[in-house]
Amino acid sequence: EKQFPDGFKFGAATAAYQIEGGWDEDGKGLSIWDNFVHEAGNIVDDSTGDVACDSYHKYREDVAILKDLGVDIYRFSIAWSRIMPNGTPNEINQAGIDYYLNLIAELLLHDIEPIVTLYHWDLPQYLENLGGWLNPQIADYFGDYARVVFEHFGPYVKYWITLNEPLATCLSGYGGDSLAPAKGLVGDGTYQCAYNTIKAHAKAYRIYEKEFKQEQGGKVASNIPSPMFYSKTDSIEDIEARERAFEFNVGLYAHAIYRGNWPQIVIDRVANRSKLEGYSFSRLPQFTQEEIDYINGTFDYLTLNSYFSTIVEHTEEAPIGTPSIYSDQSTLSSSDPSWPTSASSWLVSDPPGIRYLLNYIQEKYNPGEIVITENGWSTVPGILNDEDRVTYLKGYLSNILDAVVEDGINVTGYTLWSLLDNFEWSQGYTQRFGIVDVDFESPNRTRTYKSSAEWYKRLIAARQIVD
Ligand SMILES: CCCCCCCCCCCCC/C=C/[C@@H](O)[C@@H](N)CO[C@@H]1O[C@H](CO)[C@@H](O)[C@H](O)[C@H]1O
Repeated sequence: EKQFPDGFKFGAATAAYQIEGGWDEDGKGLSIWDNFVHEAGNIVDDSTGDVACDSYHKYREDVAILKDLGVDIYRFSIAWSRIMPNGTPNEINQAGIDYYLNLIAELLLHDIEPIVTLYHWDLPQYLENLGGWLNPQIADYFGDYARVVFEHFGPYVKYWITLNEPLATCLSGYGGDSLAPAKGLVGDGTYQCAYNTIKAHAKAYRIYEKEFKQEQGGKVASNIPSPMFYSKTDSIEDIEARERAFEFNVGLYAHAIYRGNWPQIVIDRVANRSKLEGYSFSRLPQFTQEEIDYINGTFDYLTLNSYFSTIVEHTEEAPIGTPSIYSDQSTLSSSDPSWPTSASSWLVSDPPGIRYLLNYIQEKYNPGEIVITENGWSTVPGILNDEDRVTYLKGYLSNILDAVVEDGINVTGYTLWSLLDNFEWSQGYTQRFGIVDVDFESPNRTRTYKSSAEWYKRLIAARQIVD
């Protein structure tokens, strides 16, 4: 049987808003998610993350579970407004700092390495009032936040992720309305947000590089979510459509960091359509040469979230009308009917896709090292015997193993999404991603292993795919 290499690290992932609760405790400031969930109609089951898994109080129990599973790494995020209530450095909340110091100490005590995300979608509301990710100064605010994080936690953390899935923030939060702050600015907002998130990431990277790296020796990367994109046919049109889909969804956030500037196809198409729409400038902000040089190369590794595959085909150019990133992109996406479906409309299982994708990403960005920071499966609530999740994970991990052993891709770690059932954003508690069930009806938020947790524990112990 093929073995995962000795240095390969297994783990699990979570995010602050989805598990912590304690939304207004001990001096924490409000985030855009605290406000979004308290507005009726935004979350399908009208639930909130006010308590969530109560990990703010139960983190020791979470770490005990991680220890029992035998993981090497745990990916979690820091809630910006827990340590800086309004997002600015003029007020530091010591109780928030202590919470994360305690969590990290508990992890290290059990030989579990932290991999820490600075921003997993919970922007301090005060900064949203200033325009959030559309404010050109947000990179400076983020830089100040990053410095506080590196100062306090840097001695204990070697792997940093600046922004989780900027694609989701920009496309669904500013371009669309399914994530906070639900701005719905589909033609302009997505691009301005992308521009600012990239600059914020680069700022944090450069601060670490200049002020902390020598002493702390850690690695910093942004985060890239990507499905495997297949072209529907071998026609030139569909192959080009597949490239466009990749560049408008992945390249928009990765190209400037890994290769310099936006992808050329995005530059050309948005400029062209903007002109036809009557703009005197492109809706895609332009990087100056100085910005390109500052951003290019701001990575020490690559973190990839990947769950599914999609089939892309060319579609007729949309008539000039309301500006939209979807018309700019001009592609259609579909699924293969043979791919098993989950409790989430977008999540289908295509295990070989992850191996193709890893090869594609390696060739395109040559990042040196890749950590898969999210991959997982959703079910409806209450299923402890989650055989479909085991089948999914087995297929994906087996293909990841082949990518490492057969193709020589330097994937050094895997943090499964998710350790616990948790608050699944606008889907509330209707979709469950945990390998550990959480009883959201009980004040104790009782945790119970699902079959997948038992299976993952055996896999980690064996360091090979097990039945
Ligand atoms: C990555 C999407 C590229 C778009 C390509 C077009 C293909 C069309 C299919 C549309 C699917 C869009 C919905 C995608 C959603 C996921 O990427 C997103 N939910 C991932 O978020 C992370 O996953 C966890 C489970 O949803 C979530 O809990 C976690 O917080 C997120 O980091």
